[in-house]
Amino acid sequence: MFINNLAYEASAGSGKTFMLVVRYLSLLFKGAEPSKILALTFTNKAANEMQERIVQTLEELEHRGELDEIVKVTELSRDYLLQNRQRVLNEFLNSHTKIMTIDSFFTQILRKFSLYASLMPDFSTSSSQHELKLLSRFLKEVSVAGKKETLILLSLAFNKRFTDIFSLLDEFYIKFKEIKHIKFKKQNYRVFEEEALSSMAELKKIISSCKAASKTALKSVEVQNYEELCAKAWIGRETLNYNTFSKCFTSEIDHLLTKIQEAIREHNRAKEQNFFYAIKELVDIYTKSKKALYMDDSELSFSDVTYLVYEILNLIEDSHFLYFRLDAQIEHMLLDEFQDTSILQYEILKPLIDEITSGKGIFDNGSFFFVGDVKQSIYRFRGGVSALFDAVRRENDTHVEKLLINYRSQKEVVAFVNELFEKRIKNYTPQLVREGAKGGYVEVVQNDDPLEEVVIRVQKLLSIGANSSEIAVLCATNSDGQALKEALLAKNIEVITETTTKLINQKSIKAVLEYLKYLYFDEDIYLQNFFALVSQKVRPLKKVDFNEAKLLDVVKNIIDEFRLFSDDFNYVRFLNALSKYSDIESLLFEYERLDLSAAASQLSGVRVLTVHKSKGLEFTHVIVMDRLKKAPPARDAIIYEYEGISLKNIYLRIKGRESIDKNYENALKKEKLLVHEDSLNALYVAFTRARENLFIVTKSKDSMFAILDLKIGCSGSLDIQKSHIREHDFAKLQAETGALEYKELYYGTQNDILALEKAQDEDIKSINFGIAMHYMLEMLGSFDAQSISLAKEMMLNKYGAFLEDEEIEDIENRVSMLLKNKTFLSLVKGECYKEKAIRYKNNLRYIDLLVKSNSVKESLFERWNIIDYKSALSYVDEHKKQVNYYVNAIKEITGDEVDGYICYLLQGSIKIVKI
Ligand SMILES: Nc1ncnc2c1ncn2[C@@H]1O[C@H](COP(=O)(O)OP(=O)(O)OP(=O)(O)O)[C@@H](O)[C@H]1O
Repeated sequence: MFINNLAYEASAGSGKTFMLVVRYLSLLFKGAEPSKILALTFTNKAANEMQERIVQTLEELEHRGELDEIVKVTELSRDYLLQNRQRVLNEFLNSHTKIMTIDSFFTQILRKFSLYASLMPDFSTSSSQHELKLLSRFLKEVSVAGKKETLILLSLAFNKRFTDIFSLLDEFYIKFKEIKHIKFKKQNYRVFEEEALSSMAELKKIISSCKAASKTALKSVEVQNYEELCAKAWIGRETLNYNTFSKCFTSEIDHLLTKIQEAIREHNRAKEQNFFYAIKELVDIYTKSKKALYMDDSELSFSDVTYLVYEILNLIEDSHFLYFRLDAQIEHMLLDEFQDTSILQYEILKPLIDEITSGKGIFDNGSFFFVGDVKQSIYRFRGGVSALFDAVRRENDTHVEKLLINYRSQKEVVAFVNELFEKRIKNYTPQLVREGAKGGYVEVVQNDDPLEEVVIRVQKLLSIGANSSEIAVLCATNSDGQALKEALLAKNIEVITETTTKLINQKSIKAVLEYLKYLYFDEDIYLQNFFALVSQKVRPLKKVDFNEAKLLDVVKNIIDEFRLFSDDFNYVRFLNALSKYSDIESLLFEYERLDLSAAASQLSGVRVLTVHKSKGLEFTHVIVMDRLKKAPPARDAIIYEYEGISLKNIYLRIKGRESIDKNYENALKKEKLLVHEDSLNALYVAFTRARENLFIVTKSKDSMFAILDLKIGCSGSLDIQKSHIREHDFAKLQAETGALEYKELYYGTQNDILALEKAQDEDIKSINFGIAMHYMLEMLGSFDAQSISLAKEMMLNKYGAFLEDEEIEDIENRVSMLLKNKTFLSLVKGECYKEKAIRYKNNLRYIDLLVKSNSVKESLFERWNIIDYKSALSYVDEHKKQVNYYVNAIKEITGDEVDGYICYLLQGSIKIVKI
């Protein structure tokens, strides 16, 4: 049965991602358009894999476990599904799908509404120099604002390096919304220092004049300054009536102790207030520098994007309006790894989720689905708060289902994980073993040289027939991974790491890039490289004029001409990514920044990755390696105290503060628990990646596994099935079913609704033309000639790649003519709303231009003009009907007088028709 509002809260390997794919495919089979399904993941890798999993599942549907599940969810027959899968696959491959990371989704929103943030829509979101530029900008701004002193004092007073302060500023910037309600006051903390020292002096007097005072007692009250006082071992005691002072004890002594403690507590609080006050002042400057950077250089980080989207949402009086304009197309939302969503991200998504789950209006058939596992929440440090899962479920009244069977791992692995974590993780439900998974092997081995041990284990696995690509070694840090890589390479074992998995480092993609370099730079070396990479004989290549040809077409021609495609999914990724680059220069000079990873099926070698990066992945053999160096102590300067999902308070970490400040002590306890939970969760993630065999290499001291109390030993038998072919041996399948065909994706999004209206009848070219013209009209700052050039530029940024030069010129002419048309200018006098979304009789429609006319001031009623732009005189009757519909809608909504006009922007003239 299909449940509209559903979540799966389930353990690792129980099939959450599987169910996400089942859900996606069920939607497709039930007739949902791919472009109306928004599937959000956390990493590009996950988004790409999901895309590929959907294709693979459809290709192999009759052999896949997903088929039975889709039958259950859709209540459609197996036969129906199998008969329709090719159609569904074709539709999917030729649609503008919305499977992406949450960051990309927000970036899309921001591009669309960039003007609200005074940004150009073509901003970029990654640059290797970003941090450095920001730092220098910030220092300049600090100096201009006269806050250099603050920065230096902060650094000195709190013994923090400047880089620490810089990252604190970023932390505050990201959490600005959560922190907003906490107020800070500048305070003089010296008075408390004096109070504490004066009570101390009295205490010293009493002890010094006590004849029975021991040497220790006298030494214990020896204090030169405030810092020494705070460092005294007795400072946190409830009473001084203990060994050291007992012989001299009077109630006055404890009275003084209380006074000293109070003074120190207040001193800490005042110091904390000052610290946060200064930080907040600097955060304002930091925010300003960030803004300056993205205005001047159009460069943003993902946290800037999230921040701005949130700001824009609050700026626009009708945030629903924003979502509608953006996503009239989104009817179904699917979220992966929900436990890692940050509160701010959720706040942004919430209006959309609300619309979908309310089942009202256009979302009659909408659905909401999310999966997650709170035990795998390891991004708390980034603002992920695992309690959000529960809160969202409650807020949206989502039906939650559990998945109890582990489909990933063999019995030994499941049993080991159950036993280890059942006692340690709250509400842990032991997983059941899937039918037939009777084998598996788990070994915990101790060696104080983990590198050596891991290399031995890898060699052993290879020697008994394991395929190197099925082995993964999970490490604590990137630098441990680097060390291991070198150790494995030294033994001639091929290794795959983050860098080797980058899309642009794949041989097939490198080849295309070399070809393009040859075309652009005209150097022979690139020609040689190209042929070497595609293993073909060198021959002359045709030249291309990039003023004439579009980048995407050139690349597609290369792939076609040299028959490069076959089954290489990397090309699909690369072609998709190309849409980001407006021309050959921007590609050749910026591709290094392309942060996409290669398709997993195209890589070979032992995988070395961090535990954090292993989330969501699975490998046949997993070796988890202990950290090579001792873990640095958790010394975050700030302690964030949450209650559920709301930030209750923040504290400055001060040594020993917990002994005299109850609130701080509680916050610290909570924090320690969370840190412990994070470490446990990370290990849970690591151990649950293994399908067949799991090895844990632990040190005897300073081990990251210490919290688990692991027993050295093994269980099960190490048995490698030599021909371990993955269920989806893609290459083989491609050979059987024919190569996957890549078709150009349709990139227009802004006005897809326009396209949909007549998609069947009009050819794609005129749709593109119409969409681009509408976009330019929408981007006009005001209806005068000065606005034309900026609007044109924005239109070119977005649609330039799809338009011929004559079409661009034609659009510009038509818009210029319109802005000279007297009738039009008289109609737009008043308050103008462009691309106004209206919901009427359960339909969502966009009005190109809605004008609240200012010509009838004295009347009781307002007067509205509706203007609908068209680029051709075809379908006149339908256009009239459409505008009539708008007129009735606005009349009914406002109760005012409404006139409707169709504005035909034709090639040589403007024609305005009143309805
Ligand atoms: N119902 C099922 N029938 C057959 N195979 C399944 C089923 N559910 C999951 N699997 C397989 O089990 C493995 C683990 O599933 P999946 O990756 O979806 O788990 P998960 O819950 O998302 O795990 P994690 O939380 O670790 O990301 C995959 O190889 C998947 O294909």
